[in-house]
Amino acid sequence: MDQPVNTTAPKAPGEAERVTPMMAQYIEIKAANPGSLLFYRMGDFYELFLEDAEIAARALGIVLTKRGKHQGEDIAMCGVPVDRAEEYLHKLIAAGYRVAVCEQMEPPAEAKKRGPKSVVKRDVIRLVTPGTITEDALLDARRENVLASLARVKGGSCEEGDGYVYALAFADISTGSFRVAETDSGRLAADLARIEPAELLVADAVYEEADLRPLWRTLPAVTPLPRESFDGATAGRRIAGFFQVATLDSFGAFSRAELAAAGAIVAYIERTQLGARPPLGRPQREASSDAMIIDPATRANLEILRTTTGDRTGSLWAAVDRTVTSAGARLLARRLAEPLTDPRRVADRLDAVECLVDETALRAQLRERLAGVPDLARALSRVGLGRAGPRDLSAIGRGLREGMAIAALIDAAPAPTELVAAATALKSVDPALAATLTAALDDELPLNRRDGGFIRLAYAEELDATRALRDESRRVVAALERRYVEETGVRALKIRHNAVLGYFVEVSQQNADKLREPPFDVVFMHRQTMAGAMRFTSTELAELEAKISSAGERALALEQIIFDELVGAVMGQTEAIRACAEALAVIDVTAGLARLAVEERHVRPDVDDGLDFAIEGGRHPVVEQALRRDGGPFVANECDLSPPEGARTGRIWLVTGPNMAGKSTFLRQNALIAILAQAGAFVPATLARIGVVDRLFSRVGAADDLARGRSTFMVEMVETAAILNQATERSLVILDEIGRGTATFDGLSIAWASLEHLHETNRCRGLFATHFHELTALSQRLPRLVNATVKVKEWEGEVIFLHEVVPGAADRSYGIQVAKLAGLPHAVVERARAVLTELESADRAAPTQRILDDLPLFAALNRAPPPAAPVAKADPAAAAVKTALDGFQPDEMTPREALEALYRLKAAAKGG
Ligand SMILES: Nc1ncnc2c1ncn2[C@@H]1O[C@H](COP(=O)(O)OP(=O)(O)OP(=O)(O)O)[C@@H](O)[C@H]1O
Repeated sequence: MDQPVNTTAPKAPGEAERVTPMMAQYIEIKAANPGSLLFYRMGDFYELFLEDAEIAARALGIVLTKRGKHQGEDIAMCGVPVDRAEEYLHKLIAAGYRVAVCEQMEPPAEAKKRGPKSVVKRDVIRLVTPGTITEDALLDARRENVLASLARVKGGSCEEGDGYVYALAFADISTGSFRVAETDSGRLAADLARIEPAELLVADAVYEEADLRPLWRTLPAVTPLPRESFDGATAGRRIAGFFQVATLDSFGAFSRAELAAAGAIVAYIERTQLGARPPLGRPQREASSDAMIIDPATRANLEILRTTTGDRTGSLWAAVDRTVTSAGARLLARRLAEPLTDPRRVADRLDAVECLVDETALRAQLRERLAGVPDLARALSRVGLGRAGPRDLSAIGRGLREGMAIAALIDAAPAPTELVAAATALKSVDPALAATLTAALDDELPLNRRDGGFIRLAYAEELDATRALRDESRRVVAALERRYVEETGVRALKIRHNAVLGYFVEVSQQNADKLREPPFDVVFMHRQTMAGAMRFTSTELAELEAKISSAGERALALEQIIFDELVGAVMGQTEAIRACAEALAVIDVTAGLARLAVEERHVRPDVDDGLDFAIEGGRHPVVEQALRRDGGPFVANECDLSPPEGARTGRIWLVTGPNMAGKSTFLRQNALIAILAQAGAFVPATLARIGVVDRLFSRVGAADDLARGRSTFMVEMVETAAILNQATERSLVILDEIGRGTATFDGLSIAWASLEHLHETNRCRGLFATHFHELTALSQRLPRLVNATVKVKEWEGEVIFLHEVVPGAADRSYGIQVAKLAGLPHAVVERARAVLTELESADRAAPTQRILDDLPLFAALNRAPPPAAPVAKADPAAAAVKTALDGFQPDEMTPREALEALYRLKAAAKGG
């Protein structure tokens, strides 16, 4: 590394090669923090140098300048003012960078004492990474900010898949939540999509794994760490150390992988926070079956937390969010992201919502109180990390006070378990803490503790006296002046102040002698003689001066001491305060969902262990609200996928209907109703009975995944394969137009075979929308397949969408009418009509030019015979098939007759 230059050396290097001591310090600190941009504190700025400066200037759109030379090259530099640093940090973190914040560890005067060339001591006090931010300015109030880690260990209890056991640990440092769960290679993507980490930690080797690389690209930030960070053997000790306990026994049993994952999080927090310990809760273990499994594609398709374009507006979350606190909004998002699978827990949540639906006055009172509740969890986290300001302490005080008032409201009502538990948590904090915080902290508060002036008058006597001295310095000096005038009889005596002498007594030359004679010569000491005036000081004045000048500093210091005491008092009740914050969020979510239910006429769903799925008067929560804004009514629809009489497993509805009729809306609304119900919310329907859904699958629409090098059709098939391989009897499968992305026959065949597989093998509940009307014939053979169609009316060549789902099958797609509605040029629409008429009549009149679209079944058979055993020459079944075939007149047949003929063929082939 470059050394500071020795300026006394006989042959000093030229300017070009000089490395200033400051630069040497910079380079050393930078080298110790690889992978981060270095914010190097210089006075009122954080400066960035060299490559960092170029990166930051580009990312932040700030000016890049030069500052001297390093090894002959200009040193690129840019800077951000300290008081606006958060704003810039936010941009850099959002752009995926990490930042090491390097502070001056001593005042410059201190450095000067060591010699004129000494550099101020500096050190990195914090690494800011996407998963470890805690400042409000850097965080989205309504979103959790999750730091996750993925551990992988060989073997273990779950030997399926690739022979590894995976575990995820995930913590939100800004609120203190900390959870761990085992997972496996098959559901890893679904779990990550549920957790939505802002940053994921993985071991180097796992990071390099070719199979997993595509998964990393779906995450905002992935940080590879050396293997030691995931060392299972030392993890237990590390976690115990973090939580300052001797053993983890009281934390419950964790698997090796879970320990490794949790250990890695703890190690990373310690590394990035450099010793500061955020008030994390103890890791809570989750069973993998606790939540409905929803894979990333399904989440995206159903637009649960955000739309496909990434916006919150238009998502299910936005449509059902009536919370009034950011903690409530975060909890609601979490609940929607992981609907429960235990009907009892669902019922507990629903009981609470129902109570607040009925108790209108209580709901209103709670919501009014909650609106004034600050973000307790995030304030608490900053307190724990030593980053709190007076406003954070005050927020905690206010939150606790409101919490007690809210608990009293609940106690006075006939509340169900979940609300009673929340009220109990609210009362678990010592009320003296809230009282102390209120008594200590002023109403108007500065942002930083260093600014002072936040402790209320009459809270601390010594502080009051000190402040009085500081503020009343003039009055005190004036009083002394009056006394000196009286005592000496010199009416022109003045006490003045200047920067050189500080405070002094000034009299005219004529009066000066009086002060130099007894008895005053022992009181006044001569300081300075001026033309016409003489200046003195006195012990009293010097003491007063010392007091006055230090009073400001002392008041500030006293405030810092009180601040630290208050922090200590808060930290003493971390667990209770966090419980209180969680309880407030639960009450907010519950009251919000109750309000939603009332506003939007949602009903309580009946969620049980069965396999029913019966919805009456079902609506799409997002489309319904959007239509209302446009003044249109939403047509409610029923859906019954419950097992039919005598069957053990549920039904599949095959939904046909013209384009734009509302098929996708219908499919999605039923999936969303399942999510809402199991999240513990009322649902947009008049009646809903749902046997818990273990996994929800949805394949809706098609989009390229160019990042992964997959075409539209490939994406469709990968997603369909996942569904056919994983759906169980308990699952709900929503398939919208599969097979659309390829040639008609291939598409139809795939849709056909998939539908059969879902019905026969997966035996799941499902909704299958298609434009392949041929599939409707399958309902004759598949007992649990029900045909449904979305009604339209034709009127003077136009199509009117009724959006009503009724039993039966559609006969045509009205594609051209929809194309016309979409504004296709008139000439194209007319031409299309002509071509369609031509094709339809050609189909009837000229069999050899058969238009394959309408007879895909036969075509599929002709092209690709089923992989049955080759027909032996002497096979009687083959002869029967041939005879039957000879009797067919394909050109005379309707699709329905053709299908029936096909069944006859199959029967003949079987020898039936
Ligand atoms: N139940 C309903 N009540 C009122 N309007 C509805 C309803 N369902 C759908 N719509 C309206 O119809 C539009 C089209 O619906 P949707 O996309 O579900 O049709 P689709 O049948 O899936 O069409 P395509 O086959 O072209 O994909 C929606 O944007 C919505 O505005």
